[in-house]
Amino acid sequence: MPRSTRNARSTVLLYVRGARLVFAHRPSLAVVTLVLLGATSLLPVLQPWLLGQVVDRLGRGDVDGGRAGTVALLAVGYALTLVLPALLMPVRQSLDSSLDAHAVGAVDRNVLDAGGRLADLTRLERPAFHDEAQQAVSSAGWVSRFAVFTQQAAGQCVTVLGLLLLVAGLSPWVAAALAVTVVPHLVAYRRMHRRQFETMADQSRPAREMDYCVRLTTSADGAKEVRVFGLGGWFLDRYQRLFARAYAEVRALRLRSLLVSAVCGLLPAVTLGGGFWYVAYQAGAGLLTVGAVAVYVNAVVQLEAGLFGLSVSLGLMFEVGLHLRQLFAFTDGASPGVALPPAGAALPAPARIRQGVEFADVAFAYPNDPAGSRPVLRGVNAVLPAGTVTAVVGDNGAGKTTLVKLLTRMYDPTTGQVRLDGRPLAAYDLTALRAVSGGVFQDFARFALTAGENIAVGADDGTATPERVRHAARAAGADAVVSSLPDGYDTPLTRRFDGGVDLSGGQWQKLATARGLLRDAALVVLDEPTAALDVDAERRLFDTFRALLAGRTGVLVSHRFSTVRMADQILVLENGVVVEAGGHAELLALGGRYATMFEMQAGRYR
Ligand SMILES: Nc1ncnc2c1ncn2[C@@H]1O[C@H](COP(=O)(O)OP(=O)(O)OP(=O)(O)O)[C@@H](O)[C@H]1O
Repeated sequence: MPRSTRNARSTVLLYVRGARLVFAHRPSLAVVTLVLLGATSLLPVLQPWLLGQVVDRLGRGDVDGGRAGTVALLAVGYALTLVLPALLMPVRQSLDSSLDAHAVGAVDRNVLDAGGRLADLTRLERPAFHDEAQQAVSSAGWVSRFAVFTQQAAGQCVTVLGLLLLVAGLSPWVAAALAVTVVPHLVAYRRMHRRQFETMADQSRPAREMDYCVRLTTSADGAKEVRVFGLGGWFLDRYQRLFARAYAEVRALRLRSLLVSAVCGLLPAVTLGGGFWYVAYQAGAGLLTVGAVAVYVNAVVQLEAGLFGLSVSLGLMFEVGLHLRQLFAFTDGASPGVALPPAGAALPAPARIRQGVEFADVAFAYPNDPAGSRPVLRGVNAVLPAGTVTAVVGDNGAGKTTLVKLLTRMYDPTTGQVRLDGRPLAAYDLTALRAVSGGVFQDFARFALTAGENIAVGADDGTATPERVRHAARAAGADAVVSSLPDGYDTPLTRRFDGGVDLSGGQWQKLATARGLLRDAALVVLDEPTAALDVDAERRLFDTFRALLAGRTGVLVSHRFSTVRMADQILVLENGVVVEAGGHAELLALGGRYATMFEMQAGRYR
């Protein structure tokens, strides 16, 4: 198939897919709009035709008897072509906004669904992904206008074609000349819209930075430091510099589009004027009737607006096409970065781990590391026996959280394997594996939901009954936090909405722990679960942890040796390698890295 045919085919398929996306939820609305569109777009064609009929009949003196009745009927028809658009305009506007609202919903659902399919962090932690996401979100605005732009362009096409046919009846040459004048307009608008689209893509990074400046000075994130260090002005300056640079590009684009509109708009206007001279000349020579001149004059007015409107609409449709392509590229590309087992061959996740988890010669480098493929883990070999808790300790940046990320399949190892009950982790069904994993993470989420919901979202399989939520809260020491809230479990935990309250760091951590312990997980990951807890809370959690983790396989990452001590086994990670492994007493007796770290921490309290 030739390339041009392939391109045309893919463009048609793209628009069909766009139409399916935005019309799928309200096909009836689309049909009503289409019928209305057909009726209204033919009115500007009927108008000059009816005028020509009236003028010709009056010129022939058809003013008595039945012929007068026909003239009157034609005149009423003409009047209706003026009145109907005014009557139908509000109906169309209301239908347009309905279509628009449904389209916004459809596009948002598509983006949300794509986000949900990103089952790991491989794409999410790439800076380019955030540019793509920003572009997809701004494309969503354009795509949601797809329905309105499509019907505008279709309506204008019908009107302009009808008017050209009408003019062709008077002079095919004038009609052909008018049709040709649209071409430079279309080409120029197409180029302009492409440029506009590219500018928007280029500006996604500065736009994200500008958005960050605005959010930082107006949101609660970093609010204290922004104020204490007086960073408001600093971020304002930064914003202004970014804005000035972005605006200069937009202004250049706007000036160019002004020039294009002025030049391209002249061409049809000159042709229409020349056409009038020609038609009048023909009428003077007795080759056309006065009615024909009236038809032309009326058609010219409609055509001038129609040709301009059509160029604008087709240009907009072209840009919508670019945005559709961008949006679909983003949503189609939203697939997991980790390897998935072939369909039907995935192993079911075990309800309880039988043998254990093994890290076999695991090495890992972040694919997005700006410093190059620097290995964060280098040949990690370790066994996490089933039904036991393994603690991982080490200096900042040693690779502890990275190890957890591999265990929870946020990434796949660069080389080596993580095995569960002797089988590679990658051979298991990912969703099922996630369903039997739980835990609390270092950067745990603070959902703007109620206290109860903040815990209940830990089990999305319908098992989060109020009793289980309460039980998990008690186990994590979060029950006292909840009972101090004005509406208990129904209290919204956010200052964003009325009636909401915020919690302290430690209180949030208790809630996150309750959430992490809610589901009956086979594998529990606890990444710094006590970092924000007071001594008493830590001790109580320590007491319940053993009971909570009974029968489960746990991994605990912590800098607090008081927490680490409860583990059955401790791994000491240094520069991405396990340098020591054993029980607390055993490692102390060894007198190595663990003993030094423990002594340093314990010594501070003596
Ligand atoms: N998404 C990422 N992309 C690139 N490099 C990363 C990413 N996350 C972490 N790193 C790097 O990997 C190394 C190990 O980080 P990791 O978070 O695993 O350390 P850690 O042992 O958990 O540290 P800490 O005790 O401070 O929490 C660090 O040098 C860090 O800069």
